[in-house]
Amino acid sequence: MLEDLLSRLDRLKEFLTIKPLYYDLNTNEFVWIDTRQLPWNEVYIRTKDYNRVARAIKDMEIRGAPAIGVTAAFGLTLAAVHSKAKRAEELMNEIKEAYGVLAATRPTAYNLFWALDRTWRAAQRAFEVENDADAIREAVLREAFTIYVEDVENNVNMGRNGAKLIDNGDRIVTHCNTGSLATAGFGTALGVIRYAWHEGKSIKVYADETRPLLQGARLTVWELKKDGIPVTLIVDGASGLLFRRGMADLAIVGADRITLSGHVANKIGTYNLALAANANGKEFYVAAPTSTIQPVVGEDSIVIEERSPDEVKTVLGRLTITVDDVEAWNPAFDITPPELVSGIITEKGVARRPYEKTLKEIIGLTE
Ligand SMILES: CSC[C@H]1O[C@H](OP(=O)(O)O)[C@H](O)[C@@H]1O
Repeated sequence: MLEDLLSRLDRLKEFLTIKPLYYDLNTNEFVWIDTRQLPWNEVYIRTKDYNRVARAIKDMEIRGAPAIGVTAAFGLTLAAVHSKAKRAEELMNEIKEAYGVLAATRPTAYNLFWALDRTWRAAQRAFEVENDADAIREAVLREAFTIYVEDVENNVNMGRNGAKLIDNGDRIVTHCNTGSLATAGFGTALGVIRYAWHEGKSIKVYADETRPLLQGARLTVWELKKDGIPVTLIVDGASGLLFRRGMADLAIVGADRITLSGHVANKIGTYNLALAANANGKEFYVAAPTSTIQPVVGEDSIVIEERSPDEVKTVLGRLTITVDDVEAWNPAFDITPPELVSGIITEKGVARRPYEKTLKEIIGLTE
């Protein structure tokens, strides 16, 4: 049933140096690396319970927009495959319940809703055509596995498209983690950097530590060191000086949601990095699969997740760094306006301003 997808995945294995998550077809379990324990411990967790998958997204064991989407699709798969329902309608009700649980995990990454909708539609098609519970189970598994394989394929194509924008000797600033650990494998912005490196371009990376959860210090540095790519860790506030002193040539970041007008939601601190790059005449690129693009204009549809103030008041919950009774505000994302975005790198090509025209062309939305 999945032989074609397994063969496509096998052709990608050179790019899957880090396998952050996967579906175990022998045990019908979903398996993932707990990114909260990196870089100290590489711990894989496996489950048959979609509620456990939802908790992994909410608690950021699994994080990164494309990874969240793929994970949610496999969450629906677990609900379908392990359901005891015999009647198709009963099974559809159980899948719908799982959809609601997974959709409520985190509000910003568009990939989550895109993947849930796509997988739900596959279940609906099987329900309407075959009205058979096992056919629905097979359809859901196949759709989730397709989303998984496509994500890796898209990342490699995005890497190829974006690497054309990188010159030999470039010094690249990046924010948060956009590598294998944020996707089904290879990465988005880090995939572009990986691809340029493997093409033989001599580059170096400045990785923003990315307060408060330090995805840059913990995950991006760990990934780049594993690949042997030169990386220097900086605090988030250092990128302005880096650009002003001429020590960096461009910035490449990921995205959690992009609208057709080119408004980009990404990890908090991204807007500041965009301002620093633009203020010093340097390019600021965003790399994301088209599954991150929400087909609406403007920024009103973008919900910025606000997480616990404790994440700001501590270092990873271990060391309190401020006065106990101080208020803290912890938006997990910010929004970069299109006028600061030099280009949006996708698996289908690089979109330039005016984004409402070029992004519609890239996602196949005709006027
Ligand atoms: C490949 S996009 C990853 C994207 O997701 C991150 O957010 P989080 O770690 O909270 O899931 C960050 O915004 C990255 O750019």
